[in-house]
Amino acid sequence: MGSLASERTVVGWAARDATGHLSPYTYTVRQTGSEDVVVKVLYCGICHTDIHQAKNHLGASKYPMVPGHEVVGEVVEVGPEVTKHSVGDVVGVGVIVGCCRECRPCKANIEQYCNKRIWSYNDVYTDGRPTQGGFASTMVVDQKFVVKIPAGLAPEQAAPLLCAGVTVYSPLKHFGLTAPGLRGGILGLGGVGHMGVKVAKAMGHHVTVISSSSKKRAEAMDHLGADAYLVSSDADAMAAAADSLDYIIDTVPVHHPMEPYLALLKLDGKHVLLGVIGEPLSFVSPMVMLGRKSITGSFIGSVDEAEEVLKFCVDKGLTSQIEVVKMGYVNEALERLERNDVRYRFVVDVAGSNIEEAAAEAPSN
Ligand SMILES: NC(=O)C1=CN([C@@H]2O[C@H](COP(=O)(O)OP(=O)(O)OC[C@H]3O[C@@H](n4cnc5c(N)ncnc54)[C@H](OP(=O)(O)O)[C@@H]3O)[C@@H](O)[C@H]2O)C=CC1
Ligand SMILES: O=C/C=C/c1ccc(O)c(O)c1
Ligand SMILES: [Zn+2]
Ligand SMILES: [Zn+2]
Repeated sequence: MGSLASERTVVGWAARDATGHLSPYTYTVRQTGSEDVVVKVLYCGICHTDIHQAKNHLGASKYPMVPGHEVVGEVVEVGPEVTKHSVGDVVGVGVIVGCCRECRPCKANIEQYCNKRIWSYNDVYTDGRPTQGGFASTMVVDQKFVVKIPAGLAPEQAAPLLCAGVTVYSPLKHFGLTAPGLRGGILGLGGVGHMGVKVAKAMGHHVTVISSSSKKRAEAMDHLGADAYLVSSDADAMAAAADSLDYIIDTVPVHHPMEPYLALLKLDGKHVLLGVIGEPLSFVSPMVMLGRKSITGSFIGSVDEAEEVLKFCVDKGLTSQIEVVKMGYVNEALERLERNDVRYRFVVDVAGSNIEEAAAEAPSN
């Protein structure tokens, strides 16, 4: 361990099949390349995408799979050409760990849209090895995809910003939805949605949460600072809110009708799809024509935007609302996330879970 010449043994928690159940898994990662940063994982958030991937909702999952893409860790080694980071830095890693660097998105520093992007897990790295994510003792990551966690943010608080936070920040910026006074809707108040409320409020927007139940009403209004709360099955309240929103950030992770939400948008309103849904969504064309509305989507954010959202949160005093758990609780946490029972993001205390020692004592896999 620790030598530039030797392979590095890592313990992670992997899904072995589409049950999505995670258990300890020992594997090796590449030698530290010249531009690689070796990250000792401290914390890793649990995103709903981890469920989609671990349970093969998209039909492309490969096992064993160590999920986790909201990673905060400490730099323990750097390759000789690394200039961005030093040993001891607290850093973050998100969804993407590689790109071609030559295509239009790469040249425009929106490398998340590179068609040759390499995902932080359930993908294959340039050396032919499977990529494995942050529910693990260590990750080796090219410096380009490693961001510094600014002073003033606790590492466990920073973890959800690396996916949930940047995923809402990026479309608000890209679609010109940052001006104070805009009226925004956040559809689905989970990990991504709660960051949507916080970021949009910090931009000075009037924020309406649109939820499947009234269970989160008090928390949304009193703790997250939402201005209004709609239950999507309340037809009268939905009708009263028609034609009132400049945008909707849609984080629902399952198939849902579009028309009740399109009706909430004003002229030129934008419906931004963020949820990963493998079935066709539908609407009739007048729903968008008679109001020049747009239905669009957005995928995480760039490395630059990840750095920006981290700074934005420090500057605005924003934190994520998290429940910190140990790795031994990860399967319960995944089940609770799937049944919509978390306020609002689980973060696994990886370093505090002694996963290497626990795996050494367990029967080998
Ligand atoms: N585009 C991108 O780059 C990214 C996409 N994602 C995707 O966004 C989606 C949301 O992720 P995340 O916020 O982590 O997920 P969460 O599970 O934390 O939140 C989803 C929310 O959607 C609402 N919801 C409505 N119906 C359901 C249902 N049947 N099951 C579960 N939730 C439901 C719930 O809010 P309520 O109780 O208010 O109804 C729930 O809290 C996922 O599909 C994820 O893969 C995530 C990150 C980045
Ligand atoms: O959570 C981050 C990843 C989101 C994501 C978006 C689209 C897609 O096809 C995925 O597999 C994941
Ligand atoms: Zn995510
Ligand atoms: Zn590219």
